[in-house]
Amino acid sequence: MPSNDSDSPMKIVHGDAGYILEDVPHFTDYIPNLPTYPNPLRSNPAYSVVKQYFVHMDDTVPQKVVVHKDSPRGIHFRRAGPRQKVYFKSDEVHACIVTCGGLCPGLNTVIREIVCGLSYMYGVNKVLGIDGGYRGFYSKNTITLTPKVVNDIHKRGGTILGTSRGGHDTGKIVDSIQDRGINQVYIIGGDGTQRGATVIYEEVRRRGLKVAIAGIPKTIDNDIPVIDKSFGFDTAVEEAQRAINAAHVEAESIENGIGVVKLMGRYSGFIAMYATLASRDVDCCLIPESPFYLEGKGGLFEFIQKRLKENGHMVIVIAEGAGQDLLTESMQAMDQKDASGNKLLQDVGLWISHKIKDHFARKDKIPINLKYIDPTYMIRAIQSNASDNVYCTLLAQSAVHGAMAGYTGFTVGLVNGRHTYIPFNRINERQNKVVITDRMWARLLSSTNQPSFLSPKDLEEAKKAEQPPTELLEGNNCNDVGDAGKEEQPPKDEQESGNHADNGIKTEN
Ligand SMILES: Nc1ncnc2c1ncn2[C@@H]1O[C@H](COP(=O)(O)OP(=O)(O)O)[C@@H](O)[C@H]1O
Ligand SMILES: O=P(O)(O)OC[C@H]1O[C@](O)(COP(=O)(O)O)[C@@H](O)[C@@H]1O
Ligand SMILES: [Mg+2]
Repeated sequence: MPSNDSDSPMKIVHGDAGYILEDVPHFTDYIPNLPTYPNPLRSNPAYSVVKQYFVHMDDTVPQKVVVHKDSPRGIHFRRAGPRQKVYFKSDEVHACIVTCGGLCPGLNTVIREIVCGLSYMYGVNKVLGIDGGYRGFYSKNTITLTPKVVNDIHKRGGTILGTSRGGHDTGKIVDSIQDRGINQVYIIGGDGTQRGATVIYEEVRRRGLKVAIAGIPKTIDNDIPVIDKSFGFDTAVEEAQRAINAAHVEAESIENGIGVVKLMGRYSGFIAMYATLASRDVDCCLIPESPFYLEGKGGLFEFIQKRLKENGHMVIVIAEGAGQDLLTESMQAMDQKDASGNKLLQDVGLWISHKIKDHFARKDKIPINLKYIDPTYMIRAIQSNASDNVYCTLLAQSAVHGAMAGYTGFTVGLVNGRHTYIPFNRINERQNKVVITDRMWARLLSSTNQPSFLSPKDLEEAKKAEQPPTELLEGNNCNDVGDAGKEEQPPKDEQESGNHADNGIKTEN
């Protein structure tokens, strides 16, 4: 059972055969005798024809879908979607939306769909935009949001509301919510933002306010746990292909050409891993989770030399958080943080490019031609692609349904292809990382045919530090053609640890 040191204990319901529901808070947990109203969707012609449109209140979604015949049913989350009864009258709702942290493709789509969802599904017309992240609650004017105002914002990158790091003053934020009479708060942001949303929810609850706090997880890094993937990630992987392609064209057009592409990923290398797997032009992918070394036998320089001899060119993709220990060793140690407390990284792309150039400039080495491409902010600033747009729409609508139904203190998220309400504590308890002892990283290594750069000692440490399997793609739910229809026979140690992470992309079912 997850530990929980926050002020509000997690609601956990136990059922038969090891069934566990990690439930989300509801107004009725702390406000007695609240009136309810029939969901206005009942009389909405678009929905009234849909069979079983309302989600059954006992519907839950399992976190693990790969099970053995005698394994316990495990953790479940409440299924997202409209409920028969709502806890707000349409004209009573005063909603606000805030975006925090770094940019990510799809932010504007989520904003748009919250505004349109509230208006078209629930007849809510009072929606405010908070300007410039959390600090905007108390230091800036608000922006009125209507379906007309947000009509074509999904065609733009960034966020029309602005964003920021730092500036989270819980007391001032909740005062502002209370003073403005806001009763639904939609908070779009990454791990830091969701931690901020947790303390806002706790303060709102302490004050006994009927204010729904709903989180929509955002991060291009895809480092939010539990959920299948975060919005904008697909777009980022797709856009990264352009940079990788350019690096490949440059590299193969010149003798001993090397293209180096840096991609985002402060603590986790998901974008680099997926962009590499998608591209097929990448010879080597370096991520924060997998240590590597430059000199000597089995090191990066030796591999580059070998690949250049074989192919005459090569492409290296490096995630921005990779090799930070090597940088700190060779450059002056820098321990700076941004306003939110995130570690500020040194430019590993530039550093590794210099290192490679210096190495191959030595007398006995082959002359190389290296081109370094840093598309990181260009990738982050684009509009979301079609599949992310659909995903953003469903996330936004789930958040609206949840808040209208009286749920609070929740994050919406896709779990095994189903939309769910996840308690904040679960989202905040750890960061999602590529597990290098998983099958997915092994697939990458066999696709690029690069060395793992791991010493037996590194491997031992990686195994010890092993996290719960990455949710992005597990077992039977993946559209991994190679495994389709095969009965899985995990190695003995996996059978014992119950670790069946597979990391194929999940399909909506
Ligand atoms: N532990 C925390 N408690 C309260 N607010 C936090 C916490 N961590 C981060 N925040 C706030 O969340 C916002 C976004 O955090 P940041 O880490 O910059 O981005 P992201 O949410 O994308 O991870 C910032 O305004 C920051 O002050
Ligand atoms: O926006 P900044 O301050 O330049 O920070 C860049 C960082 O933001 C990210 O794009 C996303 O991080 P968050 O999701 O935490 O905002 C990281 O990949 C990158 O390291
Ligand atoms: Mg973050």
